[in-house]
Amino acid sequence: MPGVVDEAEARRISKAIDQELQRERDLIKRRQGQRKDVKVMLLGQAESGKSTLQKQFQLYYASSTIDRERPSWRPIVYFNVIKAVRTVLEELDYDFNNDLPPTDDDESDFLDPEWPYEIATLATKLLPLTSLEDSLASELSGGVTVSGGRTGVYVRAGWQALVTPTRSWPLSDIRNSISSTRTSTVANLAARQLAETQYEIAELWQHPATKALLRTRKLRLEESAALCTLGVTEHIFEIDFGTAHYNWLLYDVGGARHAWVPYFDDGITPPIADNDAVFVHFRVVVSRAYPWSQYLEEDPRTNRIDDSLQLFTAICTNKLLKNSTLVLMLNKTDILRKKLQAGVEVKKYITSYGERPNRYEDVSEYFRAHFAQVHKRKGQSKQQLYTHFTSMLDIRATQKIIVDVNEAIIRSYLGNSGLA
Ligand SMILES: Nc1nc2c(ncn2[C@@H]2O[C@H](COP(=O)(O)OP(=O)(O)OP(=O)(O)O)[C@@H](O)[C@H]2O)c(=O)[nH]1
Ligand SMILES: [Mg+2]
Repeated sequence: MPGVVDEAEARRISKAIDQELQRERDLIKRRQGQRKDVKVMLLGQAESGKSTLQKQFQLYYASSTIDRERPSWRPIVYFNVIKAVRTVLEELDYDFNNDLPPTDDDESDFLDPEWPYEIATLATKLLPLTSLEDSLASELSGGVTVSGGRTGVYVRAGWQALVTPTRSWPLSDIRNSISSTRTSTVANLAARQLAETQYEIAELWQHPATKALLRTRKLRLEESAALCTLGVTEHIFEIDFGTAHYNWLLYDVGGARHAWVPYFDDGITPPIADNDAVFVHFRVVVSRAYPWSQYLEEDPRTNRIDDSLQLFTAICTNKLLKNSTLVLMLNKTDILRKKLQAGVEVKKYITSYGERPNRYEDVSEYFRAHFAQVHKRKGQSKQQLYTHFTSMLDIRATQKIIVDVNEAIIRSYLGNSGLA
């Protein structure tokens, strides 16, 4: 009869659908079951390159996700340019007001009496741009105020959603109070101001006073560009080594180290299990403490190696990390090389460096030996240590290290868990 449901047929179809669904569920379960979780934490000094390494991971293992994120980085680039412009103007103003000679080089630069006037004129023209720095920073930070004033932008988990309102980003701690419309308004304003002041920015950059400033301080602007991670962000990659499949859970921990050293008790830092790996990042740059303006009198006590070794000791002795693989990344070697080439003398900052040659090979060996000694003395018996000197700007070299290190982590993982 037409219109009458053949009950037997309906039951058969329904059963077939159920079976199909069950098959899919089983398949997913089996796949998940085959993938073992490996947790990898990125710890270390603030500004040492942890998030940059995370990006390199992403680029290597999941490059399509990078493309999706690309537009969200635009405001960060704006911010860094604006901050650099403001920093140069502020430093020049400080020098002019304190009647400092622009150079201590052999080169016979002299303070041109026109310079303060020229720079002040540029500063006025650039004011609509530089005045956007704080609001842009605040928007990018999701309203988090940065302690100690303008140190940089904090990247919270989910910040991309703040600057790209049309896309939802899969993280929950985004401050809903921030209006995304206003965010994009500030970013758009910054884009427009950058376009309008491009010639003034170029003029400032090429001005002999700026050149003298950068040369005298033997410093590089990118060292002052700060973009700190706040809290912990989690990134998951599926990594296959031969027939073994892993979920690689990468945790990028913000530089606020007292949050995780020594107890990991902040409730947000992921628990570390045996065999998990920890990348420990340091910058091997020798320099005086921030901010630039305080560089004028040299203070050998503020070098960062003591600080770094203390931090490394805390990690080596941490009970929770007793069975972890430690990967020590001594990063920013490109800056170290440039500084040495520019004639910066290590012994001025690290008294115990003594009369060793001021060459990259000797300096890096000096650092390596100090860290190795800490690990030898304080490291726990099952804690493996791999040490790498890195420049994260060298993508190919960094990715080779990532692959090598990951294989080593997997080997120790298999070894320790008796699965080899
Ligand atoms: N020249 C140079 N710059 C680097 C290198 N690695 C990272 N950077 C830059 O240094 C800055 C800080 O790097 P991040 O990766 O944000 O540092 P972080 O360790 O995540 O910092 P926090 O989130 O504050 O803990 C960024 O501007 C990077 O582009 C490197 O090897 N060489
Ligand atoms: Mg970071």
